[in-house]
Amino acid sequence: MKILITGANGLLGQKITGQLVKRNIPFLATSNGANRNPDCPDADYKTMNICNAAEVAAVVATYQPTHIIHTAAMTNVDACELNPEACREVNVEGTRHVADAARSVGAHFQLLSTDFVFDGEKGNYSEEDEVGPLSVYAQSKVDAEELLLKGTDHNFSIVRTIIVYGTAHNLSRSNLFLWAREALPKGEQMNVVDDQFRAPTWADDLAWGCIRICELNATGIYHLSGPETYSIFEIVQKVAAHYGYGTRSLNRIASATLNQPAKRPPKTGFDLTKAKNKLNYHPKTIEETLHLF
Ligand SMILES: NC(=O)C1=CN([C@@H]2O[C@H](COP(=O)(O)OP(=O)(O)OC[C@H]3O[C@@H](n4cnc5c(N)ncnc54)[C@H](OP(=O)(O)O)[C@@H]3O)[C@@H](O)[C@H]2O)C=CC1
Ligand SMILES: Cc1cn([C@H]2C[C@H](O)[C@@H](COP(=O)(O)OP(=O)(O)O[C@H]3O[C@@H](C)C(=O)[C@@H](O)[C@H]3O)O2)c(=O)[nH]c1=O
Repeated sequence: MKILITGANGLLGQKITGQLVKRNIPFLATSNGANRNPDCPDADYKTMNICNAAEVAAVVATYQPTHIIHTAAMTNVDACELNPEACREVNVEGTRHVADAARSVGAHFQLLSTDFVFDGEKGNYSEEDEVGPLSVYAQSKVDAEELLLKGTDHNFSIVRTIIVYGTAHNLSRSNLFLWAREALPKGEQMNVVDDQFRAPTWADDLAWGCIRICELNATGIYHLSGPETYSIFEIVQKVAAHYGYGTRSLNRIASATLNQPAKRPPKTGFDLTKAKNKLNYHPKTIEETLHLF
C-alpha cells in the first residue's frame, strides 16, 4: 500500500500523515504551498494544487500510489457561499482532477464529504438516505460525490463526516473545540447556537477510519462521525464542564441571529452501523477525547 494524501496541511490530512508515519506505511503528503506539518518529513511532502490538472497528473504518475485520500477542499462554508466559482473550482473540478489521476494509475480514490449533503430535517442519517444540499458548499460536495457515483469506475470510497475536531500544526481553519478552549478560560463572550445538532468527530478516529478503508479496499459510501449527537450549545457546555471553565460568558442563541451567508442543516448526526460492522469503527465520545487535547 502506498497512499497519496491531498490537503495534507489540513487537520485531517495531518492526522492521516501522523498515523502513516507511526505505522511505517509509505505515503506522499501533498497540499497547497509548503509543508506546514513538522511531523511530516519534507522528503515525503510535495506541493500540489488540485486546481492544476497537469500538476496533479504529473505528481500522481510519478508517485504511482495504490490509494489516494482526497481531503483537500475549500472548507469555509460561508466563503463558498460568497464565492461559488472558487468553491466549484476547488471542490468539484479539483476533485475531478485527482479522481482522473487516480483512475489513470489504477489507484483507489477516497473522497472526503460532509453531513451538509443532507437537509438536516431527519437527523441520524444512513448512507442510503437521500441528499438535499442547502448551500453552495453542500452542493459542491454532492457534485463531487456524483462524479464518482455516476461514473463507471467503482474503485472509490466516499467518507462523509461531521465537525472534525482536534489539534494540529499551523491550521488555516479552527474548530469549535479550539474556539471554546481559547475563549472560555478568558471569559470571552461565546454566542453559541442551540438549534443545530451535530455529532462531532475526533480527527484521529476519522483518520483511522480513512486508512482502514484503504487497507480493506472498501468501496462505496461510509458515514464516519463521533458517536453522540448534541446541540452545539450542549457540546460547548461539555467542554466547559470538563475543564472546569465558568459558563457566564456562554450565550445561548438561535442560528438566525448569526446571519451567516450559508444556510446550515438543523439536525445531522449519523447512523454508524455500516462503519461499525464493516470497518470495526468505534469512535470516541466527546468526554473520552477532552483529556487528549
Ligand atoms: N472540518 C470539518 O468540520 C469537516 C470537514 N469535512 C471535509 O473533510 C475534509 C478535510 O477537512 P479538514 O482537514 O478539516 O479541512 P482543512 O480546511 O483543515 O484542510 C483542507 C486542506 O486543503 C487544502 N487545500 C485547499 N485548497 C487546495 C488546493 N487547491 N490544492 C491543494 N490543497 C488545497 C488547504 O490548504 P491551506 O491550509 O493552505 O488552506 C487545507 O490544508 C474536507 O474535504 C472537508 O470538506 C467534512 C465535514 C466536516
Ligand atoms: C461562527 C459560529 C458558529 N457557531 C456554531 C455553528 C456550527 O454548528 C458550529 C461550527 O461552526 P463552523 O463555522 O466551524 O462550521 P460550519 O461551517 O457550520 O460547519 C461545517 O464545516 C464544514 C466544513 C462541514 O463540512 C460541516 O460538517 C460542518 O462541520 O458552531 C456558533 O454557535 N456560534 C458562532 O459564532
